[in-house]
Amino acid sequence: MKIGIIGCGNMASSIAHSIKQSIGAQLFCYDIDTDKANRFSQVYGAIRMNNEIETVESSSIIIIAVKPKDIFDVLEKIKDGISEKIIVSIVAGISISKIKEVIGDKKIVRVMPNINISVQKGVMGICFSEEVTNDEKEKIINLFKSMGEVIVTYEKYMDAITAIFGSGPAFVAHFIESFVDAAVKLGFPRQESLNLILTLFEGTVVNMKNNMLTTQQIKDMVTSPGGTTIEGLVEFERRAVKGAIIDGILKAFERSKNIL
Ligand SMILES: NC(=O)C1=CN([C@@H]2O[C@H](COP(=O)(O)OP(=O)(O)OC[C@H]3O[C@@H](n4cnc5c(N)ncnc54)[C@H](OP(=O)(O)O)[C@@H]3O)[C@@H](O)[C@H]2O)C=CC1
Ligand SMILES: O=C(O)[C@@H]1CCC=N1
Repeated sequence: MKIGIIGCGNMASSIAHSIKQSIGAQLFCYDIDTDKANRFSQVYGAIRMNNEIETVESSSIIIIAVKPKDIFDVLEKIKDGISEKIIVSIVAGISISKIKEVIGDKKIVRVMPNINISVQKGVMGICFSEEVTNDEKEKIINLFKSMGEVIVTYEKYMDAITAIFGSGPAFVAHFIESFVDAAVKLGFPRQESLNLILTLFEGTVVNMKNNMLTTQQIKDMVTSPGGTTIEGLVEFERRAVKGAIIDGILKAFERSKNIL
């Protein structure tokens, strides 16, 4: 499989890392910043191309991993070389119909991954334009399945997937940071606290998954009547922490709907 990547930033690196670990496809890459493209090429064994169109010509699947403001520029440059190739956009908030406005009725896949694909623990939404055949869909789904869990979905759900799973790692990191700050406030060193708190999060997740526990069951098991945990939970409720988190995710959802 020959995969071209246009834009060699954070997400492209996560994707390339995952592909290298799992299916080992031949990668071709291009970034407007030559130093970045060179580094990417060295780290992931990708062949560096001189421009967007060369990248398209060398590949059968082309992943566009530039910021939303840059995608239309890229599409303009590649539109004449696409033919039957598959264009995969991971760009937040840009619909298949917007992409078609520039390149026409081509084979287009929209994927919303998250950075956890670099450790094969991503959760990603995928939807297809009607030009993509069933065999091609299967190929793309298998490619992304090597990076984590795939939700094959309708495009109308992509903004929600962006807000929950695309942005999710940053939100989770924010919660972890709150625990670390609390530990530092209570006199523990930051780095040691971070490592232990990561085990706290991981342990809770593994416990819930392995024992099929709901959030309520975990809370019931931990919260002794009149004990310490209820004091913390009551304070979280008083400060509407859950409402603030939900509102934060809804803000991300609104932004995904109106990114440009
Ligand atoms: N980061 C994340 O967790 C996620 C991001 N996404 C989406 O992925 C896309 C990429 O995000 P991310 O990797 O974080 O962004 P980055 O800014 O890290 O990477 C984008 C790269 O593309 C380069 N670029 C800009 N224009 C062109 C061009 N015409 N041709 C080639 N390269 C170009 C940029 O260069 P320069 O910086 O010089 O402009 C930059 O190096 C975004 O659209 C985002 O919505 C989706 C899911 C999760
Ligand atoms: O913040 C962003 O816009 C991108 C999309 C999802 C995660 N990062």
